[in-house]
Amino acid sequence: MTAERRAAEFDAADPLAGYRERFTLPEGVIYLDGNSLGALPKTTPEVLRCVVKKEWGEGLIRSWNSAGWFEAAGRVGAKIAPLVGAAPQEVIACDSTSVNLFKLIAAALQMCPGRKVILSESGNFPTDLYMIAGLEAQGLATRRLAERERLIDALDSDVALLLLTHVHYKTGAMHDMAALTRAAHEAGALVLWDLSHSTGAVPVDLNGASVDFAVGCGYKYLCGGPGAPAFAFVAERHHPSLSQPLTGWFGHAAPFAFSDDYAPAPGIEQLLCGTSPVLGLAALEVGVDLIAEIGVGRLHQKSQALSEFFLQSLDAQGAVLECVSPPDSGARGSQLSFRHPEAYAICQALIARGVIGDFRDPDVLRLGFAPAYLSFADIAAAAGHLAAVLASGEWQRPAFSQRTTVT
Ligand SMILES: Cc1ncc(COP(=O)(O)O)c(C=O)c1O
Ligand SMILES: Nc1c(O)cccc1C(=O)C[C@H](N)C(=O)O
Repeated sequence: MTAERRAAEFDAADPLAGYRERFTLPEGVIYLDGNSLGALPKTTPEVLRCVVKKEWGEGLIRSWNSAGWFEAAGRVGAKIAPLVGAAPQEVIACDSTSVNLFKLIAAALQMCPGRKVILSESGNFPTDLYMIAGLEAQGLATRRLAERERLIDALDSDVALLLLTHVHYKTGAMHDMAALTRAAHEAGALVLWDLSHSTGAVPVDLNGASVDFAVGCGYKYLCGGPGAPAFAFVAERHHPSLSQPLTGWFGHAAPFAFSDDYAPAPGIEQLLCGTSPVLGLAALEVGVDLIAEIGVGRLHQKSQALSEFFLQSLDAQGAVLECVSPPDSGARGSQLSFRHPEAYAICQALIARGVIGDFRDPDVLRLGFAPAYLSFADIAAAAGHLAAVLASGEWQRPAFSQRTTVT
C-alpha cells in the first residue's frame, strides 16, 4: 500500500483529525516547526480584537478589574497546571522562560545555603546555560556541566540545583524526570525542569515526581503566539520559603498599598515582577484552552504515531538519513532530528517545497510533529519531499546553502 493510502486510512481513524480546522494554516504549507512557534488558533484574532477594542478601547483602566486582567496570569497558569501534573495554585504565566529561569535558579540558591553549584547538561538549550552563567558572573552560583549519561555521578554535596530540559531542543531526547529528580533529592539538591519542548506534547507529572521548580514556553505547543508569556511552577511545599530576586511590585502582597517596603505575595504570585502582558496572556489563554480541550494523552499518542509513520514513509522510499532522536517514540518528544553535513541546505530545499522545518547548528535538520494540527497526509507528503530532495540532490543549488535565515 502506498504511503498516501495508509495516510488516508490513518486520517480517517484519527480522533483528533477535526482539530486541524481549529487552526489557521496557510495553503500549500506543511508546518513541521510547531515545536518552535506553534500555529495560530482560528479564534485568537477575534479574542485579541475584543481585548483591544472593547476591554482596552472602551473599558480602559477599569478593565484591570472588570475584564479580569489582574487575575489573568494566575488564571492562565492554573489552566496550564493540569497539562504538567501541577495544582492550579502552583503555576503562573509570566515573563519569558529565560527570566523565569533566573528567578527560580536564584530562589533555589537561597533555599540551599552553603551550596552554590548549579548542575546542568552540556548542550542544554543555551538560555538555560547562559542564565546560570549570569548568576555565576554575579558571584552567586558556580556552573557545572556534565554529559547526559554522567549527570547522576556529578551530583554531590555542593550541588544546590539540577537544571535540565526535559525534552532536548535539538535531539528530542526525553529525560527520565522521576529518576533524575529522585537522584538530585537524594544528594540534597533541588530540581528545576525546563518544559519548553514538553508542555502540550508529552505527559508531564511534576507532582508525581516531587519536582521543586519548572518553567516552560507559551509559544511552542501551547500556541500562544510569538513572544507569548512563559510559565513557572513552584511546588506548594516551597511557597512559604520562596524568595526570588526580581522583587517587582506585581509580586508584592499588596501592590496597591504602595508601601516603601517589599513584602512578597504568599503564593505563586510572588513570581510576578512587573505589569502582566495582557494581550499576550489573552492569546496564550486561547492556545492553552484548545490544547487542554484536546488533551495531552491524546496529543502524545498521535505525536508518536505521526513520527513513527514519518520514519516508515522515509524508509519505504529508500531515503537514508541519520536520525539522532531516540528510536523509541516513548523516549522522545514530538520531533525527529536528522544529522547531515548539509542539513541547512536540505532544510532550505524543503522550505522551498512548502515543508517548513528548521535547522540547528551545525548539522541538524529538525522536524516537529505538532499533533493538534498535522494530518498523516501531511506526514506522508513531507517524507516524500524529503526523500525527493535527497534523491535529486536539489539541495545542492547554491541558493540553498547561503545562510540567509537565523531561525
Ligand atoms: C528549552 C528552551 N528553553 C528556553 C527557551 C527560550 O525561552 P524564552 O525565549 O521564552 O526565554 C527555548 C526556546 O527559545 C527553549 O527551547
Ligand atoms: N524563541 C524563538 C525565537 O524568538 C525566534 C526563533 C526561534 C525561537 C525558538 O523558540 C527556538 C527554539 N526554542 C528551539 O528549540 O530551537
